[in-house]
Amino acid sequence: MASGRVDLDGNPIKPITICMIGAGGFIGSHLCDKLMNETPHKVLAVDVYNDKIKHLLEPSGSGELPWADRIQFHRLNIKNDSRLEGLIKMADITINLAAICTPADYNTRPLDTIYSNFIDALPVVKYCSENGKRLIHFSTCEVYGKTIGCFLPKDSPLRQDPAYYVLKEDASPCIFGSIEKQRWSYACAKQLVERLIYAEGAENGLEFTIVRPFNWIGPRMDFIPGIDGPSEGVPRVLACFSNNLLRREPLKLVDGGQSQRTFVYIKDAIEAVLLMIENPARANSQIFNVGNPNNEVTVRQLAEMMTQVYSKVSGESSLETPTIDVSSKEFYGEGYDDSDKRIPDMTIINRQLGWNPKTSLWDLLESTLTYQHRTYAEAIKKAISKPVAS
Ligand SMILES: NC(=O)c1ccc[n+]([C@@H]2O[C@H](COP(=O)([O-])OP(=O)(O)OC[C@H]3O[C@@H](n4cnc5c(N)ncnc54)[C@H](O)[C@@H]3O)[C@@H](O)[C@H]2O)c1
Ligand SMILES: O=c1ccn([C@@H]2O[C@H](COP(=O)(O)OP(=O)(O)O[C@H]3OC[C@@H](O)[C@H](O)[C@H]3O)[C@@H](O)[C@H]2O)c(=O)[nH]1
Repeated sequence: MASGRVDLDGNPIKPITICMIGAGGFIGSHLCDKLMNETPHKVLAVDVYNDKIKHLLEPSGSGELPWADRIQFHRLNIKNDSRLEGLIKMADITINLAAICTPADYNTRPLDTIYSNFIDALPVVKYCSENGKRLIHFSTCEVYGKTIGCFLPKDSPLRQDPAYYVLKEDASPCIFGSIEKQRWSYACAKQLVERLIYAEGAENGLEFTIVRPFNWIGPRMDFIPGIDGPSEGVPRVLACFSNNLLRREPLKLVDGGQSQRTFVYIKDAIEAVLLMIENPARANSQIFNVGNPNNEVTVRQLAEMMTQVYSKVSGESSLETPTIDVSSKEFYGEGYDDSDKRIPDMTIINRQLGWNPKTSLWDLLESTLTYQHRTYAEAIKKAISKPVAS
C-alpha cells in the first residue's frame, strides 16, 4: 500500500502529519477516507462534529481499525480555542476547510458568514506563517462571481466566446453584486483571505496552495432536512433536490433554473487534493481551479437528470409535475443573487499536477443517488408516516 509511493517527479513520498480543520465535513470526510485507505500519512482531524468520519474513528465490530494510530479527532471550535496553534505546530501541513458555505446563509446570516470565512481563517494563516508550516486553504469558485459575458446584450455573439465566460485563476476578474446583495458576503470574505495568504507568501515566505472548488458533489454532502439536519434548513442544491426526490415532492427551480454550473465528482476532486499534498514543489504558490468543465448543465437540466437517475436507482416512477418554479426571494429571502455560469479553466492544474476529472455527470449522479436512496429512503418513510404533534 504505502511503501514505494513516489511523487510526480519520481521522488519517494515521506509520511507526514496533516492538521485538517473542518475534517468532519463533506470534503474533509472524503479526504480522510482517501488518506487512511491509500497513504501512510497521519491526520489531526479538527471539527466541531465528527458524524461523517465516525467510520474512521470507531471500529464497527471487534478489533482495531488498521489506521487507528494515524487519525486523531480533536473536537474544537477554531473561533475560540487555544489548542489550535499547538495542533498546527505538531503538523507538517495544515488544510483549512472550515467555513459556513451554504448559500442560504450568505444573505440571511451575513455576519456569521463573514466571521466564519474571513475572521476565523486569520489565526490559521498567522500560525502557519509564523511557524513556517505549509497551508492548503479552501477558497471557492464563487470568488469569480459573475461572468463578464452576462453583462453583454442578450443577443451579443460575444456571449459564445469563451474569453467572456471561462474562469482563469490568473486572468479573470472577481465580479460581485452591490453591497445590499448580501449573497456576495461569502465570496468577498473568501477573496480577502486569498489576498491575505498571497501577501503572506510574497512578504513572509508562507508556503501556500489555494483551492477553488467548482461544485464538488457526492455522498455525505450537507444534510437531508428533518432527518440529519434541521427541518427548515436549506442545504446546497444536491441535497435540496435529493430531499425532494426522497419525499416525492417537485424539485424547486430558483428563478426558473437558468443558472449554469459544472459539477465534479468528489472522488475525482479528492485525487487533485492528494496530488497537492504530496507534490509541494508543484503546488506551492499556486491557486487551482478544481472542477469538471465537461459536466456543465443548467439547474433545470440538473433537476431533470436527477429525476431520471433517481427513478432508475429507486425503481419509483417520476412525478407527473417533477419541477416547479420559485422566486429567489421566496426561496432564499432578500439579498440573494446568483453566479450565472461557472466553467473552470484547467490549464494550471493540468500543467502543474497533470490532473483531469474522469466521471461524467450521469455516472456521478447514479452513484450519489444510490447512496442517498440507501441511506435515507427508510428514514423518510418513517418520518412521513409519523403523526404530526399538535
Ligand atoms: N463542496 C463544494 O463544492 C465547495 C465549493 C466551493 C468551496 N468549498 C469550500 O470547501 C470547504 C469545505 O466545504 P464542504 O463542502 O466540505 O463544507 P462542509 O460544511 O461540509 O464542511 C465544513 C466543516 O467545517 C466545520 N467548521 C465550520 N466552522 C468551524 C469552526 N469554527 N471550528 C471547527 N470546525 C468548523 C463544519 O463543522 C464542517 O464540518 C469550505 O471552505 C467551502 O467554502 C466547497
Ligand atoms: O432547491 C434548490 C437549490 C438550489 N437551486 C439553485 O441551484 C444552483 C446551485 O446552488 P448551490 O446550493 O449548489 O450553490 P451555488 O452553486 O450557488 O454555490 C456554491 O458554490 C460553491 C461553494 O462555495 C458553495 O458550496 C456554494 O456557495 C443555484 O443557482 C441555486 O439558486 C435551485 O434551483 N433549487
